[in-house]
Amino acid sequence: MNVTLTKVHGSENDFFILDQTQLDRQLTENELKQVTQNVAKRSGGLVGGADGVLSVTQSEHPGVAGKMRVINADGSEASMCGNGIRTVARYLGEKQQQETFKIETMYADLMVKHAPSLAPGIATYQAEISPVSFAAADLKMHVADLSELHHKKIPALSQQLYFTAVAVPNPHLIGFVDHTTLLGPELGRIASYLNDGANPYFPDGVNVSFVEVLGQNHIFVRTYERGVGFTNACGTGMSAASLITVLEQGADFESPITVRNPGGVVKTLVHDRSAAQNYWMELIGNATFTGVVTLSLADLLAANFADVELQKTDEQTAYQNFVANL
Ligand SMILES: N[C@@H](CCC[C@H](N)C(=O)O)C(=O)O
Repeated sequence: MNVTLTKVHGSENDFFILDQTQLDRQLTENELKQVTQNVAKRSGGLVGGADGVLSVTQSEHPGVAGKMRVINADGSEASMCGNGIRTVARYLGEKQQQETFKIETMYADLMVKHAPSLAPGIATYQAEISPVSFAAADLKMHVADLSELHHKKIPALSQQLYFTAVAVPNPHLIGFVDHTTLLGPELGRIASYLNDGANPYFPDGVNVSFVEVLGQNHIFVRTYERGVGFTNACGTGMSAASLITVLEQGADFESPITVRNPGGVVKTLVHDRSAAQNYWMELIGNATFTGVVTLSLADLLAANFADVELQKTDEQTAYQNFVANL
């Protein structure tokens, strides 16, 4: 039987959507991990690789359009993906002809909707990012017995930088930096120590973002992702960074924040559900479909990609024009 994968991106954070409802049987856990590692490879992977696979299956939850699982390029599973969920929202919305609906993720059914276009020809979707927690247990964080980490140095990581850790619900470590540090080697050094081998602070790894404040409600975020490495953008990272920018840098609740990233730009909204600091965010950005690839399930499982081509849409040209005009 044949499988069609949709190549997508949000701010150039790129994925294959694997709709498992088209298969006679769901992939086993091992197959899903192996397929992701194979297709995602930047060299020798499927049509240039990707940052991961977004597996779509039916949801058992009443009234929920589908279930998304996020598999990082290294085969590890993440609880959420902010750029990915916008593309899955588009995929399910167009398939089921719905504009506003929920998608099941590991820890929550999240509200998504088709949003006004950021620019002509840019399909734009908006996604709820929640639940938010600062608890060390939710972050799987072990830093000097702290129950939360807010604007503190971790001397083993850096003598200069201050970090805040937040789960949204995947774990993020956020540091505010100047422009030189944003682009310099520190992010790679710190994040690869925390992700590419054993470390005592975040044994399960953590997404690390450096944030430069560009103005009121305007930031730039660069992220090194757990399970991937540097990506062009990380949606949950930009949402986490927006929350911390509100809490520590004086950006505004309930007012759009412009978040630039190496792959483009998104908008975020930071909400405070109550006075009980029950925060949640919305992430608004492109959901670009660059093409589809069709191959047999046997070839997908055997990583036989030699004759496979991407059937391109014209959306990437519109996206590149959009970014060129930012
Ligand atoms: N790129 C994603 C996040 C993907 C998961 C992350 N690497 C993790 O392991 O938590 C996003 O857009 O949020």
